[in-house]
Amino acid sequence: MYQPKLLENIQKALMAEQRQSVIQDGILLIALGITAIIAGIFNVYYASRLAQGVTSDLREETYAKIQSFSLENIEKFSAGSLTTRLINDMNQIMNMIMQLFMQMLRMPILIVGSFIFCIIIIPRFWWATILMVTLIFGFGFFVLKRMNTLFEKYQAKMDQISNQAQETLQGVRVVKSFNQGPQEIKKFNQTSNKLNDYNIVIGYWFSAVMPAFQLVAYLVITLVVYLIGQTITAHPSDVTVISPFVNYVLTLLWAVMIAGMVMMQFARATISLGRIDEILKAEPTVKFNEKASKKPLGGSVEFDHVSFAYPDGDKATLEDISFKIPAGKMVGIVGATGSGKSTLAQLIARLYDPTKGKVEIGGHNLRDVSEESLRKTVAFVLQKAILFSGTIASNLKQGNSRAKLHELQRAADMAQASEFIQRYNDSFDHEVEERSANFSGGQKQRLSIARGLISKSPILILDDSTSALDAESEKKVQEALEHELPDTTTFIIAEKIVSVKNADTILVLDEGKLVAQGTHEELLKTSTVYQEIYNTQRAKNAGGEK
Ligand SMILES: Nc1ncnc2c1ncn2[C@@H]1O[C@H](COP(=O)(O)OP(=O)(O)OP(=O)(O)O)[C@@H](O)[C@H]1O
Repeated sequence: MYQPKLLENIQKALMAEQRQSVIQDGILLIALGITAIIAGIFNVYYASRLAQGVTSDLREETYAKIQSFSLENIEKFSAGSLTTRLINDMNQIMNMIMQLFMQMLRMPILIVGSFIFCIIIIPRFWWATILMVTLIFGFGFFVLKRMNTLFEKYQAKMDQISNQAQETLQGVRVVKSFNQGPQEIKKFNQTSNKLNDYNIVIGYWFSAVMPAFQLVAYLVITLVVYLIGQTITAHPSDVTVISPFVNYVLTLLWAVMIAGMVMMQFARATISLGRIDEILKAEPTVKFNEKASKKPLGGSVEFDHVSFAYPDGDKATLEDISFKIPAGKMVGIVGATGSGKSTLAQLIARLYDPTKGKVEIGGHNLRDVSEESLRKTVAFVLQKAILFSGTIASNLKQGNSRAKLHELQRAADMAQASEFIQRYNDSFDHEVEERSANFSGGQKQRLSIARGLISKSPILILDDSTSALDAESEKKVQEALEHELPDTTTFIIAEKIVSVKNADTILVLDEGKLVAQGTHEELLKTSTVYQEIYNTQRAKNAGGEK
């Protein structure tokens, strides 16, 4: 800040031939320069450490919050948007914090300081300085407001593009096998072009701002130099003023431009902060009672007049369902596709809460239990087998992190997975690649069944989990469940009646209603819906055998 003023002093001292003053101010000038360099290095170092540290804490806190979300919360935000927020928005916030500590303290000092020095150096033309500052600030605020709206639109498009990319990459097999590549590219390009349009408009504004600021500053400089020229005979010492004045005007201009850019960065980051805040403020729609006991709840399951509608669904998916299952029973759930079988199972695992009625496990209303006790009680093998990158063992141990090798082996035996695991040299240490691409559908199902079994939970839900298994393996899995887990309450959701024929009781769902309950033999006599499903499947099988 003080350097141009020192230059002016040196010029004056040179003209007055004051050698001592020239040397003194010269040394001061060099010392100031060196101090600025050292301070600059420390500034960047600490600003980036601080920005990284704060962002990393915030990212971890946000991620932990997402983990506490129910399925409803996640579906509401969408997985793509949550990913963009964790990566893109966090980067914006990190940049903002860096800029805050690198520029935001310095720029106001430079702006106010240069402004004061411009007036001190040549007080006669104070109005020119004020005119320049007014024009620059006025234009700056106008641009900033416009940019803010553009950045909001840009961020929303960014979410959309990330959702699209995620969906297509996750379903890459479908995309390829249905030759959907060109359509997907077209869809992606449309969004990408829109994003590009916003970027171009933002670019136009950026490219207009700099020259406009410079034009104003140079006009003022020209005006002041012209006016000094007009009055130089009356004020001959003004010659030494021109150079520091130009310097201060340029410093002011530079500081305003940097501050403007930082403000734009702030505008972007404020939107990002808002998007992170939305996550942090969102209330998990399924809340557990963490003060309740952490012990397993027991094996009995009761639905008491349970109805359920998905948050975005217009009608109830389950209607007035009531049943009681004592501990240790094997329960089949059958019904046409879309009849609500998976939804019913999700209510047992409390992935959603019923809209009406209550679900009880071991006599405890699920709304009153702790998450730990529920997770210890219910093991859910999902319809779609999902494995995580790591090893076979690391995936199985998600069911029970303390499981020993012999327990892994036993679960793999029961799930009919041992045969293919033993074929690998590294057995349970065999790598699971990203998206478990190195396993077949049947192998993935067997491993996810094994993962469910390892937890030795009192309740096991198999949601259509044997659909990719051949009839022989499916039978063996069922026999193992029956003989080796006699105390476990097992829910088997199946398309094929043959998969649940031996169950102690079968629940028959039709369009969200529980239309019948009983053993296979009882239902064949009493339930027309069951008879229809059974006869259709038998006819299909007979047709297949011919
Ligand atoms: N996350 C969701 N949001 C909105 N509606 C959903 C959601 N999941 C399922 N549904 C709807 O709820 C109904 C029941 O679905 P559910 O998956 O429970 O049926 P299902 O009997 O298990 O079917 P399938 O045998 O085909 O797996 C369907 O009409 C489905 O469209």
